[in-house]
Amino acid sequence: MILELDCGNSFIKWRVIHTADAAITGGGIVDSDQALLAAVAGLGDLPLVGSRMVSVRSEEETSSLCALIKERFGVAVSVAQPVKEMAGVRNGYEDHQRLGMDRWLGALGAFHLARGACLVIDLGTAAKADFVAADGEHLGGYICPGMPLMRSQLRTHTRRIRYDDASAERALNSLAPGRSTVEAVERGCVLMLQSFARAQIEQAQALWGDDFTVFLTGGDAPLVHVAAPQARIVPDLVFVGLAMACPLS
Ligand SMILES: Nc1ncnc2c1ncn2[C@@H]1O[C@H](COP(=O)(O)OP(=O)(O)OP(=O)(O)O)[C@@H](O)[C@H]1O
Ligand SMILES: CC(C)(CO)[C@@H](O)C(=O)NCCC(=O)O
Ligand SMILES: [K+]
Repeated sequence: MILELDCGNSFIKWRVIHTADAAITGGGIVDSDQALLAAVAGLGDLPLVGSRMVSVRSEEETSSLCALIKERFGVAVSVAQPVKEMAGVRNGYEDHQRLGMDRWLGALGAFHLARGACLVIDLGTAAKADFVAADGEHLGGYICPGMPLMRSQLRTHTRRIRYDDASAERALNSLAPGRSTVEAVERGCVLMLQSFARAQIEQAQALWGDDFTVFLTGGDAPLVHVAAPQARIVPDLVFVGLAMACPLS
């Protein structure tokens, strides 16, 4: 079995897959290294043969988590590294090492699944979009604040915007103009995300006509699906790219 880890800015997504057929045995989302160790240990004694990781965290945080995993589960962790080209995709950044590894792996995974031009919209702590042309050229992309960052900026920099998580969730049962602070903020931020997605799709249409595939991923993908009904929601897109970048066998 293989332990797979996607270390984002706010959360660690993890899963355990069978080595032979990649069938998923367990997985989840946690908010700290310790919670990760506890969650994986909760699956019992696993015959792990290896582990692979993508991280957008600092070198120090990443290597300290690798050391914890080695110590606790006895497997070395293969960490995906930036490259200029892989699996037919060419990194479009001037300095390929600067492109976030979650974006790069999402682009690899998408191009592999689409076998043609594709647009990846990943809605996490940050919202990002990446364009890969039919010949595998990564054209670059966009980075904006995602839902958690938009919300927390409003809460932090205003005095009268305050509400709890439960009412935030309730506020999203509709996108009609808000009649309370929580509705106004939550719905406003969702509309921002949807407009971001629509703008990316318009741009892809200008480049490629109708000949491209849209992928939606990241924790807040479901919030924008109505704005991109043609999109494929692939929650584990980064893991698809991770398996390509770090084959373990
Ligand atoms: N089970 C869940 N646990 C945590 N967040 C969730 C969950 N389901 C949906 N979300 C939403 O997903 C968002 C976080 O997305 P994601 O996990 O993709 O972020 P991240 O990987 O930490 O960020 P980034 O990819 O920008 O580094 C939050 O806004 C949260 O509302
Ligand atoms: C944009 C984030 C924070 C999204 O997780 C990540 O991809 C990252 O740290 N990227 C480095 C900067 C860049 O991609 O240009
Ligand atoms: K991520």
